[in-house]
Amino acid sequence: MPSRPAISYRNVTKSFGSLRAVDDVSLDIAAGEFLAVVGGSGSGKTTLLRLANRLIEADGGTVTIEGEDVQNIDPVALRRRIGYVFQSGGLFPHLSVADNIGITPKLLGAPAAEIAARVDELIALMQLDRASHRDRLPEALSGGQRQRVGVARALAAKPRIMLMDEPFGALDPLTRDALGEDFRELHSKLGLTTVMITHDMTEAILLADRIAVMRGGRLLAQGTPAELSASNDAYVLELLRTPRRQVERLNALLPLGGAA
Ligand SMILES: Nc1ncnc2c1ncn2[C@@H]1O[C@H](COP(=O)(O)OP(=O)(O)OP(=O)(O)O)[C@@H](O)[C@H]1O
Repeated sequence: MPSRPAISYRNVTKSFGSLRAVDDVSLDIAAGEFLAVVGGSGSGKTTLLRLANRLIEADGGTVTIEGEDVQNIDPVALRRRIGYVFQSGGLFPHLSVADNIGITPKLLGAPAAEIAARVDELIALMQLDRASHRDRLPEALSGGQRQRVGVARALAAKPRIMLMDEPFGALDPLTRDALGEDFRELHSKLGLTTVMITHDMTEAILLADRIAVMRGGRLLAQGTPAELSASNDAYVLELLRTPRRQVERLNALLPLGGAA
């Protein structure tokens, strides 16, 4: 028997007024899987993600986490089980790096020495520099460093599931590549289940096991990149063609044997 999904959406719907932000979506995310959710602005990606940790409540359908209906889990307890990384990092500006990372264990009542040890462990895991970063405020960090702190904070309560809303979207391409690869490694090492929203199909193909494509609140397609390329949906095919088209344009513009 296949193991139960880490996250399961069954005919899930969410409207804001007359707008159906998520429209009858059914989707399973297997334990240990890395799923990328792609789609245009306003297609319902963030709403879909936040239905899983009850930052948004569904109007219809069921969302389950490790077999449990989220409606039966206290929202605060649920959010401890699920790490959440915001696009902007979402760090508390008045707290140091260490205090940002340690906030959840602190709220859970962990002893100070245990929190300090966990913070140091996460600083090392996210390849931040303990001596120079630990006591800094977020404003004194680069965008990439802030996102590393955001990931560390989301991991502090040792969640098995990570939800990431365009975590690397605002970064320069080199930092973005490095952070994406580092996180993919961490995902495997820690045995996480990850759902990551991205606008970038290249990032989705390079990092994820499977890709879900949203449009107008509907789940248009889901599958591995190879499975998606067999789709008969014109929008899905267009999204998949974009990375290759970019490579072809780059190949035409950059001389062979050059920096590429
Ligand atoms: N709290 C809200 N109140 C009213 N409308 C909302 C609310 N949250 C989202 N929406 C609308 O629901 C639709 C889906 O929004 P959502 O943020 O899920 O899309 P998205 O695919 O994540 O977009 P983006 O890529 O721009 O972040 C949009 O039309 C948005 O304006």
